[in-house]
Amino acid sequence: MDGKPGVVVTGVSGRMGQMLVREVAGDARLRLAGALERAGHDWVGRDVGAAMGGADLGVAVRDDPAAVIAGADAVIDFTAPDATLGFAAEAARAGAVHVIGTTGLSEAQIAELAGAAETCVQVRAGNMSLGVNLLVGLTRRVAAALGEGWDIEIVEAHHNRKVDAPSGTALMLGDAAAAGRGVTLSDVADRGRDGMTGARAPGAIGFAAIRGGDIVGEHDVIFAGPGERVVLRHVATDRAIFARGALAAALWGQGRPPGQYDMHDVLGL
Ligand SMILES: NC(=O)C1=CN([C@@H]2O[C@H](COP(=O)(O)OP(=O)(O)OC[C@H]3O[C@@H](n4cnc5c(N)ncnc54)[C@H](O)[C@@H]3O)[C@@H](O)[C@H]2O)C=CC1
Ligand SMILES: O=C(O)C1=N[C@H](C(=O)O)C[C@H](O)C1
Repeated sequence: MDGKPGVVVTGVSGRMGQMLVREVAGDARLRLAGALERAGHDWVGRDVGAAMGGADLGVAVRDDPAAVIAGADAVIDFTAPDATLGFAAEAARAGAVHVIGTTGLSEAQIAELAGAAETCVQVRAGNMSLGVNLLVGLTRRVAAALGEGWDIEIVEAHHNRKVDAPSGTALMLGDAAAAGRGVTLSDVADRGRDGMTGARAPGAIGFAAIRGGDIVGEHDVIFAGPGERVVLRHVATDRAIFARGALAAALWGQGRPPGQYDMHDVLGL
């Protein structure tokens, strides 16, 4: 229309959806081209700006992804696993950049996404912030430098509405720690302890999840060695950090060859 990439935001009434609508609408490099919510949601049919309690943005909330995504240049999607698989198929049909922030996907669902990425750019990350993506690199390096005598535990804390655990970020950090040690996370992950668990398995990477209040997102990677500990920490205090990463990914993906990418590609880390 005006040369700016047109962006569809999915799940617009959600915590991230609203943040993304605000960021896209306020970004001179992008155009808000569509707003999606699930069928039956009471925002469907309303102007998205007004539904968010602000001024009209001239974009109605709709529940027909195929039609809305058909003409889009990018789809920014922070929703739920099943919904994301559907949006992936539509983004693939449209050749639109699909930025996926949704977490909690199963291994099978992640494998399914690969098919869609044959015809479009797909950028997926459990955390789109610069700080966490830097922490991923640091975690890998520290894990590689410290031997198995150092136990690795990942502790994450989020708000009381979060539905998946461990968080996508915790799993990214776990993958990085495992890669640093030259092992596969699924072989060493310890994702829940309760009762007579026995002693910690040597080489395990443990996860613990705290849920409460309005915590935006906090992650510690603890390396516990004999007589000392190294703790790498990221604290998110504003969801805008995730939205800005997603916008950067939507722009970065324009004109790139189809395939699967992550925020390390986008940020050049
Ligand atoms: N990768 C990252 O940097 C980040 C990822 N997230 C992830 O994003 C996801 C969403 O988080 P929140 O916004 O806090 O959740 P939320 O529950 O506030 O929002 C999800 C929204 O998706 C909508 N939705 C569900 N199914 C849909 C469908 N079929 N079509 C259209 N809309 C649909 C819901 O109605 C809701 O409005 C979660 O998986 C979360 O872990 C959250 C923050 C940062
Ligand atoms: O659900 C959230 O809120 C968040 N989800 C992501 C995750 O699962 O790691 C990213 C961030 O921590 C916020």
